[in-house]
Amino acid sequence: MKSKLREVHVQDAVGLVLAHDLTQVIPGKYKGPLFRKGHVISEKDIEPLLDIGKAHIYVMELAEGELHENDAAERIARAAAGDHPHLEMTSPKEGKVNLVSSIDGLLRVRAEAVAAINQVEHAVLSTLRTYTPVRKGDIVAAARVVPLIYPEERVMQVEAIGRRSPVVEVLPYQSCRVGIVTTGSEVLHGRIEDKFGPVLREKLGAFGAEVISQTFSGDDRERIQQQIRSFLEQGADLVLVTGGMSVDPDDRTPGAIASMGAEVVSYGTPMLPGSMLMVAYYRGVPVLGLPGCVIHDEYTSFDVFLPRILAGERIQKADIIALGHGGLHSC
Ligand SMILES: Nc1nc2c(c(=O)[nH]1)N[C@H]1C(S)=C(S)[C@@H](COP(=O)(O)OP(=O)(O)OC[C@H]3O[C@@H](n4cnc5c(N)ncnc54)[C@H](O)[C@@H]3O)O[C@H]1N2
Ligand code: MOO
Repeated sequence: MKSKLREVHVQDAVGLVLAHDLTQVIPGKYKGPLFRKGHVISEKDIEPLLDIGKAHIYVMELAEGELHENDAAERIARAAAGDHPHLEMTSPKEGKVNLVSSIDGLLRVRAEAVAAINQVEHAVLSTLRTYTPVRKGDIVAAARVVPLIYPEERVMQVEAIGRRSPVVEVLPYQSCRVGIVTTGSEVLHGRIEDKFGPVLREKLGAFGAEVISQTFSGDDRERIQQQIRSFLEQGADLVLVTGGMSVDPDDRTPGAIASMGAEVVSYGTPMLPGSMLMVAYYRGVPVLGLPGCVIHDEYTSFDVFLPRILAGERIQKADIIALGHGGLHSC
């Protein structure tokens, strides 16, 4: 059976769907729709309808297996959010349901699942880009369907996709204590003022990470390693080693990190700026080598990975490689 138009008495119309806009005229004051096509009639609508002379109205009766756009949108949004604790659903407005973050955190979206959902005919799921840092109250995704009446079977296809893996999540930032080792003899000997410290404190502070302290090592490999180890012994959750990341003979940072036994995920990234970044792990603790560009460029490969590390993700080689496409920001 398909949906059909039916004339019903308003008192019997609660829960049914208006087939067309209903116009209200208040002479000299207002002429416009009192209710729009698609509106689901509720108990409180009966009196206003009688006031505009509508004892009977045309409603759309949903057949078995059909959903109103609002219900379809709600179910698609719920399928995308799964039982994720940090997402809230808005009530439908003009057929659209939003997913809103209830915390400051990092949005993670499975792009393949979003594509699969949008492949279901006339289903719409629109999200922010994956790994966007979001704030409490930000809309991170929106769901709707194209027609007013939608087959439930298609919503069930969307729900099956949602059950396979989380589609949209917001990851909270974990508490993180950070050690900063700043290399460079020119900084150690006071020939120039350190610029890494203030920049890193600001970048880390934005995600609630705490700096244990910053130490200055010069360009000696053993000193660099000693200072990294000292932070690890103090229980650092992340160690950042600044400068000395490129090709000069006194650029010792990559060698120091690698030769202390850390597992190097990558030295170098296909993103500019930040192509000389090193990502390594020492007994599970991330140890990053930060190139000079982090001082002066607002968005580098470090800024891509920092929120992900703080949200508890382990960076893989594939994540580094993926930076190439779209990774040319400035050089
Ligand atoms: N021939 C090549 N040259 C460069 C390459 C390359 O691959 N081949 N890479 C370039 C890229 S990319 C970057 S980024 C820069 C910087 O790399 P480094 O991390 O090795 O930076 P440094 O040489 O240590 O310093 C560069 C510059 O910044 C000053 N500096 C360093 N630390 C501090 C600090 N804590 N506070 C203030 N200023 C600092 C340092 O004195 C130098 O002037 O290399 C490109 N070149
Ligand atoms: O790391 Mo440089 O790291 O691209 O400006």
